[in-house]
Amino acid sequence: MLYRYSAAGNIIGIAASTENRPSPPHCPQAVDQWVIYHPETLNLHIYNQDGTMAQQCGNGLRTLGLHLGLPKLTVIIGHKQFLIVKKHGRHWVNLGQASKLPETPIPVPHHAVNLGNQHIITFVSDNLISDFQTAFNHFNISFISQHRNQIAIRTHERGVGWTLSCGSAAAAAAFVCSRPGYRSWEVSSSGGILNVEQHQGNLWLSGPVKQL
Ligand SMILES: N[C@@H](CCC[C@H](N)C(=O)O)C(=O)O
Repeated sequence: MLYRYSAAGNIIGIAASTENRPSPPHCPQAVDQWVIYHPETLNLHIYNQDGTMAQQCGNGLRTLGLHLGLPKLTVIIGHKQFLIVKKHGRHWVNLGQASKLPETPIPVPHHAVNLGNQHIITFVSDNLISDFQTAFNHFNISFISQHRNQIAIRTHERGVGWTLSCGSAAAAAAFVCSRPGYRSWEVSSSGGILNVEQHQGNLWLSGPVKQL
């Protein structure tokens, strides 16, 4: 069985498979990411729309929490474990600690961030997307503006293109905007608002999800 969800506009397909290396399912309706989970081990494989594998997917992980209907679960992608917990009616995923990556040769100011997958966060206008073309295959690229703990974001996702919402990008943007005293952020994209909280250095993500 295939299931489709909108996680603040990020279209997530979910399927179970007991194969060691499952392929993305054939589905007539488009998805941004497939999350394929092993029902016993909760090992996950995540595929982008273009068939490339992703090292993680914040919106996909919290969607899986809702799909399985469990109050608390730990899932595995590669060698990394992710805790997903239900709190106040919503699933939150612990995306772990972000770290800065070395500067890239991109000719405009930006921050490169590792959060399991790789992000570029920049405060320049998204009109400058062509300056980031060399990074399309490796990075999710987010154009942000910030006021206090509110961040507006537009993300060009690796393996997808412009997206309505990207959970790991929201968390990477919060990491870049991190200041003493700010522990929670509202990150708005055209698909909706995601919430990011920082606890003991770990970035937690939540937001709306509905089944399609
Ligand atoms: N939409 C996702 C990110 C999916 C993976 C990304 N495109 C990549 O290849 O790194 C999210 O919600 O985090």
